[in-house]
Amino acid sequence: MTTTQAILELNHLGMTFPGHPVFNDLNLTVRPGEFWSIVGENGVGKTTLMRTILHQLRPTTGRVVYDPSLRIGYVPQFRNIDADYPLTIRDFVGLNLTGWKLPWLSRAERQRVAKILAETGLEKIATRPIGQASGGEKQKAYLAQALVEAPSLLILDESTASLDPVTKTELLDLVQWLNQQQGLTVLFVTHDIPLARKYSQHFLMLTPQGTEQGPIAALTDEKVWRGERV
Ligand SMILES: Nc1ncnc2c1ncn2[C@@H]1O[C@H](COP(=O)(O)OP(=O)(O)OP(=O)(O)O)[C@@H](O)[C@H]1O
Repeated sequence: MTTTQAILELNHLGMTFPGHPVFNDLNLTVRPGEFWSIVGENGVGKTTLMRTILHQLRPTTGRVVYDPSLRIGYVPQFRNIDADYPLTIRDFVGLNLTGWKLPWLSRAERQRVAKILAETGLEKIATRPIGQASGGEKQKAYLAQALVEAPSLLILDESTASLDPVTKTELLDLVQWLNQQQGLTVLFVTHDIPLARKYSQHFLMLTPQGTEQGPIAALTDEKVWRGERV
């Protein structure tokens, strides 16, 4: 780490799929407690960048450097769950703790799941089969599943895109509360610029020409318009 306070640094990061450059010389320093929005037009490379940060993809050039204590929670884009999926919401939220082997949770782990279910507003429906939950409830369960391992960095990859405005606000209010009260660091991938402005302090904008970053107030309509139509 060149900056002692950073929990994540992207140094000269580049990614090229065969015959298809996605991003190049991308540099980013993320410090504890920061809330970043990652924006840019469809196909510009936001998910590829998140997968590189998660070490699911190896960058073509450059490096992803973590603070050794970093724990990442990932909430994907909404994925439906079959109506007959056998787990309750509570079991689904606890899956990451069990290494996906049920039902052997320790007392402390059960308490942790209960706390997260309460924080995410899922307590009352914890025994409902997750396949029968609404889309918003399922997405909250994905968030709860990511939070149960007490991450220091939460990545929301268009996780609110399919939600109605009220559920979106509920979910992001909770993330903001965790950000402000517990210092949770957040990377929020979104196409929703008003939401980015409402919740984040910084933006990283990917464009086919390169990246721009700065305080969220600098993400002007003109910049968004230019970035999405170049
Ligand atoms: N494994 C892969 N192999 C080859 N090309 C890929 C692979 N994964 C992604 N791509 C391509 O890389 C580009 C960036 O995709 P990515 O999903 O990162 O974009 P995005 O900004 O997240 O888009 P959206 O906003 O539509 O979700 C796209 O052109 C995509 O087709």
